[in-house]
Amino acid sequence: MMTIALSKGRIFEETLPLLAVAGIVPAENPEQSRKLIIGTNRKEVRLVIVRASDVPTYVQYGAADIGIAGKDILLEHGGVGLYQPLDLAIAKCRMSVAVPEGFDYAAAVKRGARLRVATKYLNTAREHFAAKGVHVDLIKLYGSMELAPLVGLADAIVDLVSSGATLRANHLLEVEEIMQISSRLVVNQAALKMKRDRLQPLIDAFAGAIIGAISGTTAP
Ligand SMILES: Nc1ncnc2c1ncn2[C@@H]1O[C@H](COP(=O)(O)OP(=O)(O)OP(=O)(O)O)[C@@H](O)[C@H]1O
Ligand SMILES: O=P(O)(O)OC[C@H]1O[C@H](OP(=O)(O)OP(=O)(O)O)[C@H](O)[C@@H]1O
Repeated sequence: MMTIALSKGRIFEETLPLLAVAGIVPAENPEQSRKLIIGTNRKEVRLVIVRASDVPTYVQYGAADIGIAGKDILLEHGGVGLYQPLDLAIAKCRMSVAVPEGFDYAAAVKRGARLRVATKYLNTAREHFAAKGVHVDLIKLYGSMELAPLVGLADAIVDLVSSGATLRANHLLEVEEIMQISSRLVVNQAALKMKRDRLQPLIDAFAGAIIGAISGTTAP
């Protein structure tokens, strides 16, 4: 049996074309099913549906052989026990610092102010501000970071931005890009040794799908 850990939503949707290139078609869509283990057209391949933040943990401990997780999530997890052979170039966005309109972030940094920053991404935020020499108190949140500055919980946030629509809707401005984000294939290091005959063809098919996508010959 080969077990693939995926989160529902954008990762699942954007992984479907890659799975198709590998000849794998899920039996159900997790959006329409409450099932957490989903079979596929190949009896030896199954999907487990977990929170995006939990994908690296399932793969690290071998509960899944392989999974797909955002760079944002992998940096927080630390990558222990994971082999990361491929950047899949899906679920692309960026991680940025944002502040309320009217807050002069550059001036606050220049005068050495201590900033309260709300984020789900403590490790990445800590490293970013340490490298810039900005003093911060980090406040851990699990979602809807955009709310924090609006109600006085924080001066700034570190969050993911794609179209910028969420920031605009909440009168926030992106003031600093920390890094570009995309999702990666993660493989349990022990499973790669024990099940290489089954895992390598899947890794190769995903790699081919990315090259095909870049050259315009294959989905996605
Ligand atoms: N607006 C976006 N556009 C493109 N990619 C995104 C966007 N937001 C998040 N991502 C990427 O997709 C991944 C999965 O996002 P998703 O919203 O499904 O999970 P989440 O809600 O962030 O995580 P969890 O459910 O564990 O709290 C993120 O880890 C990130 O890499
Ligand atoms: O720049 P935009 O295109 O508006 O995208 C940015 C939003 O996308 C993500 O949230 P998501 O839609 O995944 O919601 P959730 O993670 O809070 O469930 C992220 O946390 C931002 O809030």
